[in-house]
Parts: sequence; C-alpha cells; structure tokens
Amino acid sequence: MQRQEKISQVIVTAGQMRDIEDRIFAAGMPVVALMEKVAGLVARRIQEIPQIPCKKAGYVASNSLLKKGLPQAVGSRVGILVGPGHNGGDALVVARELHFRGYEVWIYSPFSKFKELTSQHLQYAQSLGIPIYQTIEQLPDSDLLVDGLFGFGLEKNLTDPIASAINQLNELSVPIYSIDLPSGLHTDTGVVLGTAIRATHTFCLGLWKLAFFQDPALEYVGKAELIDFDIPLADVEAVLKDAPSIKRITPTTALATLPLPRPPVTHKYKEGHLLLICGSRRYAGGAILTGLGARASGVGMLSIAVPESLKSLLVSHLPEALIIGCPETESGAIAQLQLPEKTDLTSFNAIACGPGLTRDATPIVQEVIESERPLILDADGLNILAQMGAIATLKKRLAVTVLTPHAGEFQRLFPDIADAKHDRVKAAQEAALQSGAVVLLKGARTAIANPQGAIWMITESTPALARGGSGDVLTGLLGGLLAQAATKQISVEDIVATAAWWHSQAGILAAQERTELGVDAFTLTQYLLKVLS
Ligand SMILES: NC(=O)C1=CN([C@@H]2O[C@H](COP(=O)(O)OP(=O)(O)OC[C@H]3O[C@@H](n4cnc5c(N)ncnc54)[C@H](O)[C@@H]3O)[C@@H](O)[C@H]2O)[C@H](O)CC1
Ligand SMILES: [K+]
Repeated sequence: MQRQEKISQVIVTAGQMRDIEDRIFAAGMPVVALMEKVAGLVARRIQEIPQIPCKKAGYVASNSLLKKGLPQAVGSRVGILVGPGHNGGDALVVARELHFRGYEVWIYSPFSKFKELTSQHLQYAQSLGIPIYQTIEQLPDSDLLVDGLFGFGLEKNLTDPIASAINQLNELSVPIYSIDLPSGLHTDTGVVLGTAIRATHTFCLGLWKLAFFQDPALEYVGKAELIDFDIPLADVEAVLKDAPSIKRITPTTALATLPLPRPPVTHKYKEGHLLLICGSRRYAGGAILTGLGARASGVGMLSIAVPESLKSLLVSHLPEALIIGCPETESGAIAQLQLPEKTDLTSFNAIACGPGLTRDATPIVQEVIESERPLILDADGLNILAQMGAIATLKKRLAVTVLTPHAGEFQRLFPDIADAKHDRVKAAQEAALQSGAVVLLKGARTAIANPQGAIWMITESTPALARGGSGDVLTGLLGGLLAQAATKQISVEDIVATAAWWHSQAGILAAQERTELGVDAFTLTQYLLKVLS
C-alpha cells in the first residue's frame, strides 16, 4: 500500500500526535522548520481555494478566475486569529506568507503571553506593518478568516473574552478556515469546550485527529482536508504499535474486500446461507427491507423466518428467498422458530435477527443467542438482549456476535458505560471489550469496535440515511456478507466495516442523484450495487 493511503487511514488522539511530533523533533527536525513547512502548505492551499469576497468589500470575483480556481490575491482581505501556542504560530506564518503574496492581512490576538516561537513570529509580523488588534471591536471587515487560536493543545473550557469573541466571529458571514481543527473542539472527543469556531474549511495537519469523526464536531469542521506534511510512517507505527488502532475505512480498504470473490466453480451453499429472523404483523416492511439488503450482498442462499401471516407478502418481494412462515403470537410476532425439515440453526453460516420483531418475540431471540452460529442482533433483537442483561448473556456465547445499536439502543444495552453521545468511540470500544461482541455504533459517523479494542470509523456519510428502515437494510446487507465471509477467510471486523461503508456510500450516491430527501430505505437498497458498478 502507498504511504499516502496508509497515512490517510490513520486516526490519532492528541497524545499520540504529540508523541509522533516528539519523535520527529528528537530525530533532528527543528521545530521552527516543521512549523514553517506545515504552515507554508496551509498558506498555499488557502491561495488555491477560490475566494468569494464578501459584498461589503465592494469587490466582485471575476467569473473566469473562480472557474479556473486561480489564486486571487488582489482585493482579498484576510483576518488571522492567533492563539498563544503553536497553532497561533502556524497562523502567523500564514499571515506573513499571505502578506507577501499581496493579501491585505490583519491579526487578532487577545493574548498577552505566547510560546517562544509564536512570540517571535508575532514580533516579525508586527515589524512588517501587519496590524495587530487585541479587541474584537477594532477588527476591520474581511473576506476570509484564518483560525489559529487553538489546535490540539486545548484541553480546558474557553472563557471570556475569547469565548464571546468566537461567538461574534461565527456571526459574521465570512468563510473561516481553521488550522488543524476548529478552535474550541476537544481533539479526541470532538466535544465543544464552551464554544468553538464554526469553520467553513478545516486543514487537519499531518494525521486525522479523532475529533473529525465524532458527532459533536461535525457541524463545526466544515469541509475537512488532510495536509500531508511527510510524517515518516515509521514514527506513526512506532507510536501506535501498542495502542488499539483506530482506522478510517477508505474506498481502497473497502474495495479490497468488495465484491466478495467467487471461485469459478462453486454452488449456492458455498456462497453462504443466511437466516434472517424479522418482521411482525405490525412491522412487515422491515422484513422486506432486511431481505432486500441481504439480496444486494450476493449471498448464496437466503432464508427468511417471518410470522406465517407475512409469508405471501415476503414471497412476492423476494421470490429467490426461502420464506419460512412461523407460528405467531396473538399480537402477530413470531411465537416459535419453525424451521423446515432436516434444518436447524447449524444449517446457516450466519443469522441476523431483530428488525420489526417486537418484544413479543423474546423466546426466539433467546434461542438464537444460545446457538453457536455467528449472529447479528439489531433493533428489537437488541432491546430483548438488553432485558436479558447484555454483557452477562453475550459473554456466554461461543460464536461471534455483532451488535448494531444506535445511541438509544446502546444506552439500554450498556447502561453502565459512559454516555455514547459524549465519546462514541470510547463507548463502542468499552462495550466490545466488556461483552466480547463486535459493536457497530450507529450515528452520523459510525464506529465499529472489536473485543481487542481496535476501532474502524466510517468517515463519510449523509444525513439522508437518518430515515426509518435504513438500519434494516444494513442488517440484511451485513448478514449476507457475514454468511459469505464464513467460507472466504475474511475477518468479521473487516466484513462489518465494509458493510457499513457500503451502506453509507449507497446513501451518499442516492442523495447526490435524488437529493437528501429522496433516499427512502427502499431506494437505498436499489443504490447498493450501483456503488460497486
Ligand atoms: N502536530 C504537529 O506535528 C505540528 C503541530 N503544530 C501546531 O501546533 C499545534 C499544537 O500546539 P500547542 O502549542 O501544543 O497547542 P495549541 O496551539 O493548541 O494551544 C495551546 C496553548 O493554549 C493555551 N491554552 C490551552 N487551553 C486554553 C484555554 N482554555 N484558554 C486559554 N488558553 C489556553 C495553553 O496554555 C497553550 O499555551 C497544532 O494544533 C498545530 O497547529 C506545528 O506548528 C506543526 C507541527
Ligand atoms: K485552530
């Protein structure tokens, strides 16, 4: 794999980034030189992005310049927000470079103490005649702001005057480009420390920081871009070797698994046999959507257990599947798993259980949990598991379990684990460690954790997927892939991460073609294969 691809898959905490940086400095790279290099790259990127100056400037960007995306120094007034640490130092190098490129630059910095290097850059900027303001009221109009207030060194809540200054700067209708991460976000949890810059664009330096993929940060980072400044892979590997890895799923990693390879000579049972257990009289549609998700996975054989009264409906939607009509409760839930003759749960390579079951199907969920087959639990499968006591029940399982909760289901499953909304990555990690299951925690950015503490992040998604039934599609898709993986030597974690990536990409593609409003769960099933074609 190419260095750049490897670098783009890594996600680090603030502590790990600092350790990597320390190794580079210890090896002889001067701090000054690194700052110069990094901030130089940022300054160049800022010049490449076409600016649309604010109307008050009385300057209208020429269309031809915008179309060509050419740098546009003349008329661009740039405000540089400078903090006390090295993030501020980066910003001052950017200020100096833009000044020399003909931009009209001013600096805002309400601090009186700076780190040594930052202080030197500030002094030089002043000597160049770049105006420096300490109060927000003094600031002139600008077409663009560059945010270098805080980077990964911020740990405490922001207070006034800086907090109210940030709030006022956010109110200006001026694009804000943040250096490393929007000032005010916690680098690891993405939590807003009092207040934070709402960036239009963020240049993440060197390696992706965890905050970029935590739900609370998403509305602050804008368009995020990694600025690769040639960190040696050996330093990254040395720092991360003993820590549980956190990896982004990129198209390269997902497409290394998809489409699952098929030998030229095979038969349907060699390509995986999946049992879906889903649906009730009340929630019939969920069973269809789960089945359609499984269909897109290419699974060799699909059996779907539903309440008897849903059988003909399922047959009409999924003629290729074996539909197993089961005796039902008065409420219309599956009362008993009545598998065809000569079949028992060991006949299946994987079982996916939950969508649309209702809680009346408790005995069925108990039965599959006791089986020794790879099992995916979703929706009511998770709610029933929560009632049974998730951790104690899962620990007894002899085969792999994959849980696919959203934050609410997660809380019911693992009430003693810290709030999944606060630090989703840590929450998923803890749940997997304690239960021995693979945990896929759904959210704006899905996190997947295995019992060894490793994490996979789905870093691209769309709010179009926040819609009833889209989780059912994922469960079917994942089930189909898991059943096939059993014969193909692919790890469960890779399969789970791949399924989640595929599902998100289908949502993104469908939203591009049909708008975010046009991605109902049935439509989503129709876009799954388009992602691969
Ligand atoms: N990672 C790299 O390889 C490179 C990073 N660079 C840049 O450096 C920053 C990190 O710099 P650091 O000085 O460690 O931290 P910050 O600039 O984020 O700020 C810390 C600074 O702020 C003070 N402080 C902390 N919390 C508060 C608060 N709530 N209120 C007020 N002041 C606060 C603290 O005392 C420190 O003085 C990284 O993000 C990059 O932008 C390099 O330039 C290049 C290589
Ligand atoms: K920043």
